[in-house]
Amino acid sequence: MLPPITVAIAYHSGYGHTERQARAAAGGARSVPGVRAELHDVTSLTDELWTALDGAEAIIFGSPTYMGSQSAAFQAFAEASAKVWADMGWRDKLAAGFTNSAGVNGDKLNTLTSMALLAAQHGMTWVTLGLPPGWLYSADGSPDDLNRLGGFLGAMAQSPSDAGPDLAPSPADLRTAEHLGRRVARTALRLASGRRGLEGVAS
Ligand SMILES: Cc1cc2nc3c(=O)[nH]c(=O)nc-3n(C[C@H](O)[C@H](O)[C@H](O)COP(=O)(O)O)c2cc1C
Repeated sequence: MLPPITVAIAYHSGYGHTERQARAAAGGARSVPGVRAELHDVTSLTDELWTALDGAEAIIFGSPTYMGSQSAAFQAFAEASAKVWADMGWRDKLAAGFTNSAGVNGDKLNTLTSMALLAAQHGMTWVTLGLPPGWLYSADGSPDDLNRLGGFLGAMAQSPSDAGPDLAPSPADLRTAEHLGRRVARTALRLASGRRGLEGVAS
């Protein structure tokens, strides 16, 4: 039996909507036996944050889309991670991402692309969403479909600009984030088991 592995969710949320997505992703990760999920608000760049991320098997990045990209607070975290990058501290960890914004499109893809590039710079392995597009992709689609916003790189969510975080993102978008958390957790577990197996063969 493997000791539990950790999936960390490193996120920023200005007004609470992206935080709901983060909590959904954590719930998905936690639903996989043998996986712990940790939520880390990256607004505070503390030693505890870097230590926790260092100990995680996978890091899921989360940010609202502001002015077509990651929020300034998330970007500050990304830039501060250059210290970890200098030692390739996150190399071979898994990474994934989610974002939320007011527009149905809202240029969310640019935010996910920035997160994937951040992961690539760190030498991490990016986990995609792994779902077919829902809703408008087919004539009989529904706004309740999983992956209703049709992303591939990560989980997307939409929150009307005048709806509070108690009302948005929609249940479908939260289930999509939950799916991403579960998928990352399962992939991380497979990777950790394989590594332990190889260590057993080598010893
Ligand atoms: C400074 C700022 C810039 C924004 N830029 C965008 C944008 O480019 N595209 C979009 O669809 N929504 C944009 N929005 C709306 C937010 O993405 C939306 O309100 C989101 O739910 C906020 O998430 P949060 O509560 O986690 O901060 C912007 C909001 C702010 C405050």
